Amino acid sequence: MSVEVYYDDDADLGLIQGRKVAVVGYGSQGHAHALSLRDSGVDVVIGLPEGSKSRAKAEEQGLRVVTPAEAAAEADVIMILAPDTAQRRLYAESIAPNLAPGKALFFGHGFNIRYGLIKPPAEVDVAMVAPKGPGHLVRRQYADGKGVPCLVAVEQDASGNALALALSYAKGIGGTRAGAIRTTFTEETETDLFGEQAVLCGGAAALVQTGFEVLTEAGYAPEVAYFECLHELKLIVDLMYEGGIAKMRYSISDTAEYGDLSRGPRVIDARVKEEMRKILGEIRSGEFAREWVAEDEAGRPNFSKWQAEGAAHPIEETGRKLRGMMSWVDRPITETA
Ligand SMILES: NC(=O)C1=CN([C@@H]2O[C@H](COP(=O)(O)OP(=O)(O)OC[C@H]3O[C@@H](n4cnc5c(N)ncnc54)[C@H](OP(=O)(O)O)[C@@H]3O)[C@@H](O)[C@H]2O)C=CC1
Ligand SMILES: CC[C@](O)(C(C)=O)C(=O)O
Ligand SMILES: [Mg+2]
Ligand SMILES: [Mg+2]
Repeated sequence: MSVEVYYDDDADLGLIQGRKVAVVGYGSQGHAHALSLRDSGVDVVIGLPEGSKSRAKAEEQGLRVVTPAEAAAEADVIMILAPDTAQRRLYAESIAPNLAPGKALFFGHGFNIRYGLIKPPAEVDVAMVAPKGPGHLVRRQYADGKGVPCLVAVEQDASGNALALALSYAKGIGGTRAGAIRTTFTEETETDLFGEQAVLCGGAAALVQTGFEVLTEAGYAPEVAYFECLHELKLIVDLMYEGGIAKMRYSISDTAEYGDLSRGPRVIDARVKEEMRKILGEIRSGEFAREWVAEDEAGRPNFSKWQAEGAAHPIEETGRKLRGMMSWVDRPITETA
């Protein structure tokens, strides 16, 4: 493998234990970082605006909560885990006035730095620790003595020690137990956006919904269609996760494997690949970022409409009924927040 991967032995937890860390935002990633850093012996303060819904949760979980500006003022390391669209204003109003030489500004995703929405002063370290998984899984893995692999990147190394500090932070949230891979803000941002749009979220959700629609529109029972197009996807993805596509193909029947090999490329064909290339182009040119920032500033009209349409899709109602019959679906990964 050509990438640099760092493990627990490559990281000095003492570095982050010697700093005060402000975790700004207490959602999916924020709660996971803050609780795991605290459990790793790090002095953590949470930054949340007055009136934030997340304040009560952080306080219930034993954390001290102040405003983002107060947190940034008292901390040496400021990890920004607010929504990407909120970060530019948050930075300008609350973080930038409280930065000073020797401080470090950390991110869980490179969006705002990659697209120039935040431009930190040269005297601070700018680094990223980006777990490659949802925050609730990051926390659960840490609590189970394991970790979710993460990406680490340094955009600005004012202290000369930014990578060591980022690795120390990654160790504090369990990331170096699994492995921390060195990357850049650009690579993390562009690949993360592409993955979530074309494959993991956008691609997978559209594939599942479309398969469900084709079966139900042809008269098959929604319950049966749900099992075939959504429920069993986890079982198939678990096999891929354990041993790649090869292990999945080893485990399924010959009939399924022949169908996979002969029909899969007809579903995901050259047109789909060309569309994926276009999506990547929009990410690299900044077109997607400009569109998303403008959508957010306009009050998210399309986002809200598409969200509502997704929630009203018949597959959701069928799924709610069927999951009630599945006693083993009893530990949702969102239970840590
Ligand atoms: N979700 C994930 O698993 C992953 C996320 N990331 C990145 O992590 C970052 C955080 O994302 P995610 O955890 O999903 O975010 P969430 O939407 O889950 O949580 C955002 C948190 O920030 C708070 N918040 C909202 N506005 C502000 C503000 N102006 N100032 C301070 N806090 C604010 C919210 O409080 P309130 O309750 O009041 O809304 C909430 O606590 C993003 O950069 C994202 O790209 C990276 C990898 C995976
Ligand atoms: C796949 C979605 C993600 O990129 C993630 C959990 O890694 C996100 O931004 O939430
Ligand atoms: Mg991601
Ligand atoms: Mg993402």
